[in-house]
Amino acid sequence: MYHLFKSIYLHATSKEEYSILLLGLDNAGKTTLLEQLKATYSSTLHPNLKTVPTVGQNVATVELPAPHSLYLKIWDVGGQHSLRGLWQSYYSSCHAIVFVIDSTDIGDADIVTLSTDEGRLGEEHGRLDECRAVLEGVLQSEQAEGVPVLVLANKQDREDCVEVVRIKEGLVRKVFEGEKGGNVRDSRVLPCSALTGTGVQEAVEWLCSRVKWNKEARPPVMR
Ligand SMILES: Nc1nc2c(ncn2[C@@H]2O[C@H](COP(=O)(O)OP(=O)(O)OP(=O)(O)O)[C@@H](O)[C@H]2O)c(=O)[nH]1
Ligand SMILES: [Mg+2]
Repeated sequence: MYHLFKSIYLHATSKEEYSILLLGLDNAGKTTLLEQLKATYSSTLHPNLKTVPTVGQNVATVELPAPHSLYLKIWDVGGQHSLRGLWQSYYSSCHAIVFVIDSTDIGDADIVTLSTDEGRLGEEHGRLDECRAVLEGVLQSEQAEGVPVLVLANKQDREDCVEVVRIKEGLVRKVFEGEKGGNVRDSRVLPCSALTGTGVQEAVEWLCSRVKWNKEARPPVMR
């Protein structure tokens, strides 16, 4: 009887916890996003927006109120080239991936034209190729198969940013639908500014709905 009551009590008082993995090139804004997320779901914290390049990882757990009533454990890992090999050790235990893109560092020309060979000649296209290759690498990882992927077009507060629709059509759609896009999976592209917080709650809403939807394939941890 004691065990029955204990399990009923635990069931009534515990909440689901889902792990979210923040990936993307160095300088994309992952740590800034983590700081913004911590502050958004805390009544006391102010975001620390003076970040330094991450060597290793940062992790934080945020508690989402009703109607979600769950925890998100958010892993922010370094995006520098030499650190990307560490990403794969996080894949098997994550419930969703957020791929953060610096919308000011993928070319200032028409990104859709840039995806054709003619469009590339003589144009300044920032780190578009690197970003595409890294995103393809994530999608091809077997351990991350089927995990929902949210692509965030970050730094939308800056005047020199490429707008989200162009990032979606010119970069993300091509990667997902290309031969290196892996299997069909749940994905979305959203605009945001990790610095100002714009779009952060919309990103969380999408993540919550998708991790719950995928919970039979990747069950949450009860906490
Ligand atoms: N204007 C603007 N700047 C941003 C935004 N997000 C991040 N930044 C700036 O971009 C720089 C890099 O941000 P980080 O959050 O440290 O980048 P990161 O992705 O964690 O980089 P690594 O740790 O090296 O992988 C910082 O100077 C941030 O202030 C944004 O939404 N808008
Ligand atoms: Mg960082």
